[in-house]
Amino acid sequence: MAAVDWDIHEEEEEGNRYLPLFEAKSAKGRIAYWIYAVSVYVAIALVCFNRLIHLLLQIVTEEDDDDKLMMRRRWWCMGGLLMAELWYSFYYFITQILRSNPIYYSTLKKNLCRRYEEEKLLPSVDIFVCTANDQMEPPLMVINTVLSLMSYNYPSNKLNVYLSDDGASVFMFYALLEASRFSKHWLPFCNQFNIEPRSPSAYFSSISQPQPQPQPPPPPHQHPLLPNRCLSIKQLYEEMEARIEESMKAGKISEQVKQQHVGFGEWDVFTCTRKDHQTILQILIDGRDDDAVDVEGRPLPTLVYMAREKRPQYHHNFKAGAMNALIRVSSRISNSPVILNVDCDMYSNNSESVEFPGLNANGGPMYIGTGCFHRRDALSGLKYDEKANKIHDWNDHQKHITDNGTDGLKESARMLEETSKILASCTYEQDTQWGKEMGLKYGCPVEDVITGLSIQCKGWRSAYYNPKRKGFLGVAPTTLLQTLIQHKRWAEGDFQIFLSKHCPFLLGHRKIPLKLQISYCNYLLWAPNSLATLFYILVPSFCLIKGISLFPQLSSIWILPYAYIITATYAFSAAEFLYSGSTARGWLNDQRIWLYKRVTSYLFALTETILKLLGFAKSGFVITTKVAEEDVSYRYEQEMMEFGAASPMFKVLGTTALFCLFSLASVVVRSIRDPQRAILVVNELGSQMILSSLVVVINLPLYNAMFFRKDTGGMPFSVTFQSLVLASMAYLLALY
Ligand SMILES: O=c1ccn([C@@H]2O[C@H](COP(=O)(O)OP(=O)(O)O[C@H]3O[C@H](CO)[C@@H](O)[C@H](O)[C@H]3O)[C@@H](O)[C@H]2O)c(=O)[nH]1
Ligand SMILES: [Mn+2]
Repeated sequence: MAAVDWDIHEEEEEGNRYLPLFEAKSAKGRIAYWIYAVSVYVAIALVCFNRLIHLLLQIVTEEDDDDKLMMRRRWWCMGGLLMAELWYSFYYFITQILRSNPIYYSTLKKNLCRRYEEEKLLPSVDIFVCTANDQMEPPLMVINTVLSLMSYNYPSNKLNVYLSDDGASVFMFYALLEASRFSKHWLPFCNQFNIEPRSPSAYFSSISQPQPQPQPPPPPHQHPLLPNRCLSIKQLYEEMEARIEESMKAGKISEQVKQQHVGFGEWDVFTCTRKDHQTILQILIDGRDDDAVDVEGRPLPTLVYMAREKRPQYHHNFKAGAMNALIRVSSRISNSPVILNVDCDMYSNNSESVEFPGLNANGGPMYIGTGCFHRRDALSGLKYDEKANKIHDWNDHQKHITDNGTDGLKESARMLEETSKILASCTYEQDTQWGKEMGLKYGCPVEDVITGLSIQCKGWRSAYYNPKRKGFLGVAPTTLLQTLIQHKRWAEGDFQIFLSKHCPFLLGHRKIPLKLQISYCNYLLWAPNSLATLFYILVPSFCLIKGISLFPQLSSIWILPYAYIITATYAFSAAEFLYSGSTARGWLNDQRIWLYKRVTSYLFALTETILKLLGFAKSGFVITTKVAEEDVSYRYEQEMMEFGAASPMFKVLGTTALFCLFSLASVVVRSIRDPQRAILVVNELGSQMILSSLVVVINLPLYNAMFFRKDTGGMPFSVTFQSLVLASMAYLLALY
């Protein structure tokens, strides 16, 4: 989330209509935080100052010939370290701007009820779920997300859920069809018993958690019918689950099932493959239809399946392309003024959070692609216009839809499908502003961030709302490699934005506050961070082998700022981590991943961005797997790192880790051999040895994975071997 620092006020007019819908509060303990931040800054300044003095002094002192080469090397290494230190102090400054004044929002639901006394005045919401691959994103997970969204505690006839399937998978379609039927039971169940969360699988696993006591009495507020109804609905769910899994296992949809819906016919077309197919658009539940009701006769939300047209000769622009097709198709079908966008793994965990569409809120958090509410106008690329946005009737938007039918007759769902399909075709966007000025932007691996920035530059504001009961829960990568690849995509996209004309300082100049422009850079500059970190790790190790000292002696007072920075920042981050409910081991792993990301993801992102700029590489989007093998999940639960893949990223990690180990070992061995000089060496090179030891400690699981682990999560032999060869070569090179 980016910093939010604008004034918050909302007019009170026309009695209840403009009562505020939310409150904003600044975080507590600001002063203590600032004391900490400034003290670290002073220490960083001292470090840089000390280094600068050293560099200058060395220029004026003459050395004899023997030492000359050594001293020259030392000077250059020190100069590099100074650059890295300056970079980090700059980056630290950006981070402090970002963290300068966190604001927490809370919603005032009572006012919402008063403002919209009549339900029919509430805005309707279009919910977009994106999926792209039925193997990495299992249909069952996707429909759980869909069901959780359909069962929001909001008038059902005001909800429209769209699933975009870039994988054009018949199994996904089948699962959604099953979900549409199951929702007739699930929605009334959620309503009657007011359960949370409303993703069936998350709910069932939450109630089947082993109870601490043998037979706990039911909570007093629990409905007496709940246990029975729960059993029967769980059975329904499990039957559905079995049917879906069976069909996936069989690899085809049975004839009997195919007869249940005309939509299956779309997959019978000869050329229908994942990358080459016509638009498939099926309205599975038509909210306008009086017969679309649940088992208790209440209306159901509209539910639509869409696989936009794909042809090999047209670039599909990944998720941004899918979102833009959804924006257009939904404008024809429901045209709600508010849009909620979630990834297919992000189920709604809080059925009330839909009541806060972040409408008039302010500030600057970024659009992060999932769990974000938008005004349709903002997402479509319109500028914010105060007059036009004093909304008095949210339902104005939809008037043209109801007027669509000829002679006031409602268009049938089939007709609507046919007329909307064209909006999702490959050619629709040709010679239009879609992907540029309209909708989500194309050509960037983080379409969300770049789109969000341009929305803010058009005068819209955003707010971050983090209720006690989390609004959405999703699947984070469970293996190290997936995390690294995901971060590479993000770092690459972010840095690409920084280097483009969408750089916040250019695009945002005079449009968004300077503070917000700077805050964006905290993310956009991830990639170049890699250079400073790599330098700081490799060069001191290299000099350790050579016996060149780069830091103040251990007995010098100048060592104190270094010691302070390390202890203060580590203590702060550990405290922050533990406070947010994680374990110490989790924190340690996080420090490791911090380093690994910088040495691999960011480095790869940096190189790829440069290659792309030079025209040697193209944008891609590697989807994150949302499923894990059983043993992988088990190791994840145990907080064990997962290596088990022959990735170039691991070779880089392995090589740097081994190189640091070799260099540390070499000084230790040298000191043991020559005990008389040992004290001298330790005083001279002590801080460097501490730095190397830190790196070695951080890398312990890596050595373990390379040489000791026997399970499939260990490092593949080929990676270990190549890293050994490379690190030894580097070591020998440093020696001579
Ligand atoms: O061609 C594609 C590729 C991806 N997706 C969907 O995009 C979403 C995000 O993909 P995922 O692999 O889960 O990536 P993450 O890194 O977890 O996603 C984050 O980062 C992305 C930008 O890099 C944003 O698009 C996402 O919304 C944001 O949650 C998923 O629902 C995918 O199904 C598509 O619809 N079409
Ligand atoms: Mn994801």
